[in-house]
Amino acid sequence: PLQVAPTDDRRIERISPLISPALLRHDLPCDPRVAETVTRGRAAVTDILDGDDDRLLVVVGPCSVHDPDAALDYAHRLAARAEELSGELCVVMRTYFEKPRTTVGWKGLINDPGLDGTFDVNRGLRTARTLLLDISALGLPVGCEFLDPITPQYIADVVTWGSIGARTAESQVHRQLVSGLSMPVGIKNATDGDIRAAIDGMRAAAASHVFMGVNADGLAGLVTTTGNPDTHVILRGGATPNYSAADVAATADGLRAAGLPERVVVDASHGNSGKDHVRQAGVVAELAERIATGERAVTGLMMESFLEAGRQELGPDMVRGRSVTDACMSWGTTDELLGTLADAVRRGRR
Ligand SMILES: C[C@@H](OP(=O)(O)O)C(=O)O
Ligand SMILES: [Mn+2]
Repeated sequence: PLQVAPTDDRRIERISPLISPALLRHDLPCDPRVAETVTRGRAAVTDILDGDDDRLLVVVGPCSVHDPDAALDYAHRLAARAEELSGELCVVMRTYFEKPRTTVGWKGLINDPGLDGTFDVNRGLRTARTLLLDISALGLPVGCEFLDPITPQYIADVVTWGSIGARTAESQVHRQLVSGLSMPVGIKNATDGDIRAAIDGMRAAAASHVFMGVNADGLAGLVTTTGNPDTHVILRGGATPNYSAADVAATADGLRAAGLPERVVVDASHGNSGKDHVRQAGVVAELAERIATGERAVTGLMMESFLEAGRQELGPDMVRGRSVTDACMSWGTTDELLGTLADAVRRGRR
């Protein structure tokens, strides 16, 4: 005879208590100083994307945050440099807490803050929000990739610029999410280099959507969004790089054909440099030269950068300030390239 057992939760081991967004935000509020940084940063990014501000958007920082102290150390250096170059560059620090893995691996500081498979997400959320508040309090805007659809409820009020990664650019869940986010959002092209995913993503995200989510108390809720027009493409390469002047022009053509603003941010890392931090510096230098000689479609750059160059595996004897995911340029190299980019903006203005 057929054994009829319960049909639900056949592969759920357990569901554990999780802090609610309201409680975390009550414990770690967004104070006026932080709110001012976020508001000013979001307006600046939107003005740059709309062509009302001729500065260059530069989203720069580690591929992932695994050590909040080292990330804050980096933020102090970047905040000072960003202030010096604020006439030419609008700098946003990459503070990525959620890592999309091609298969399996460490998924970021929110999912596993102990870097040890203990998955203390309550601690991860608290650590991530604390770091976002501390960096923003320096006057330095922050940017995150959004991956898990309920993460924004915990941190988005402190985020100036968001991104949707190459692996989720085609996901309806993520396009719906963007349509309700309060900040400008960049959408990466697909991992094979297809820019259609990003352009269609912008169009989907610009529309109003109704979908199931969770409210501030963590209860299921029906979310209705207004649509987010503050989006842009991020060219991050694919099987081959896609940052050439021809690629940028083709992307601008695709945007224009879709009735979208022709604004492109180039990610100098990932598929555009083969995740090689030395090649990444070369990509940035080439883009700076093109910006200096009048290429207008490139309104921003993304660079993966940390204190120490390269990458390392997670483990007991890690070097402080070195990425545990994609290879990053060192702070020294980044500091120089920020100066090069500011010079390029000045030259492009003449
Ligand atoms: C996740 C990665 O981006 P992509 O989605 O382009 O691989 C990154 O920005 O670190
Ligand atoms: Mn990366």
